[in-house]
Amino acid sequence: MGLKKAFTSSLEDVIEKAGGCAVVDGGFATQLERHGAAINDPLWSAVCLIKQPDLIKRVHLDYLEAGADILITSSYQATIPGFLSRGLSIEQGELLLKKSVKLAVEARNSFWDALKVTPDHRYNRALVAASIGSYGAYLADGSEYSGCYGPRVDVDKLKDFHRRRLQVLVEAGPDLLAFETIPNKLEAQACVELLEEQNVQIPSWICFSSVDGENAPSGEGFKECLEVINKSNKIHAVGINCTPPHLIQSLICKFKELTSKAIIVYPNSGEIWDGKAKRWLPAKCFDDENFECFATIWRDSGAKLIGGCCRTTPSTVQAISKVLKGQSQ
Ligand SMILES: C[S+](C)CC[C@H](N)C(=O)O
Ligand SMILES: N[C@@H](CCS)C(=O)O
Ligand SMILES: [Zn+2]
Repeated sequence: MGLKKAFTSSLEDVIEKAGGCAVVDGGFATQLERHGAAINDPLWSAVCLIKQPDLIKRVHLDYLEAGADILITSSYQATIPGFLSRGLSIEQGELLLKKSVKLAVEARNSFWDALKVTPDHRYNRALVAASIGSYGAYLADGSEYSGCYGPRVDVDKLKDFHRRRLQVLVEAGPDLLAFETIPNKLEAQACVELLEEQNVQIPSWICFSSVDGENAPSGEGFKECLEVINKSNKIHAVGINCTPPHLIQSLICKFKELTSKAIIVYPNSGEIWDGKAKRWLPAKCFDDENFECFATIWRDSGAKLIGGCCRTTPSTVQAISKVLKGQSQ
């Protein structure tokens, strides 16, 4: 095992310290945009790794102040092929991936250190989860919400896509790995196989998107999607992200039947991403009050990790934290 870091803490510890249900942060890209970042770009929020790293740290601090127990890094759409197509070298791309973890760790550490002068604070020391967006996120065509990767994409292609980024992110030393917005069974299988192949020791979660509240976006049932995940001891939590809030409760109930792993949910605001126009289409939008009410229901239905995804903000996370921890921070 070697020397244990003074702060080594598992996902399970954080859930326990948070009182049984930990708070994940909220829409990362959304908060970047609220600070003025322009992310209409094939790299989406990851463009700020190149242009505005200080803003990334600011967003992480916003979510820590709001009460997040877990920060998700800025690497959702950061990939080596994506950086190469911007004219950067492999080495520069790898440095940017490492920087995504470093920025979140620095934000977490400085926030935690600053709390030393107020010993009666109610914050937990947050964990940093390195975001690994789906292949569909990299394609930047909205296919993380359709699961349609075409007939030429097989499990080996997906593993090849994910391999180097995974290795670099693991080397950067996050507390967790967050596979996000996975739209089909094939990609879940690729992620699980890679974690085994690389013998990754950092605990992971895998989150699917869903558009109908029943199945993965590909149309595959979650029963078959979860089969491969359930067999892996590298995956510590499984759930749903970037999906409208009104679909979440029944998905939690479904997942409860299908897995004994911790269930994680971090829905979006209910708006729908138009992958072609690259904008959010107004739909039934859920505000912080809805989230406060939903979060209690989701916790009571069995979720152990709750947060927000796209178009949610620090005030959403503050509302979730307040209701789950019975306090105002
Ligand atoms: C989570 S979606 C809104 C991220 C952006 C998408 N992959 C795109 O580039 O169109
Ligand atoms: N972690 C990403 C998820 C996009 S679906 C973000 O919050 O920007
Ligand atoms: Zn999202």
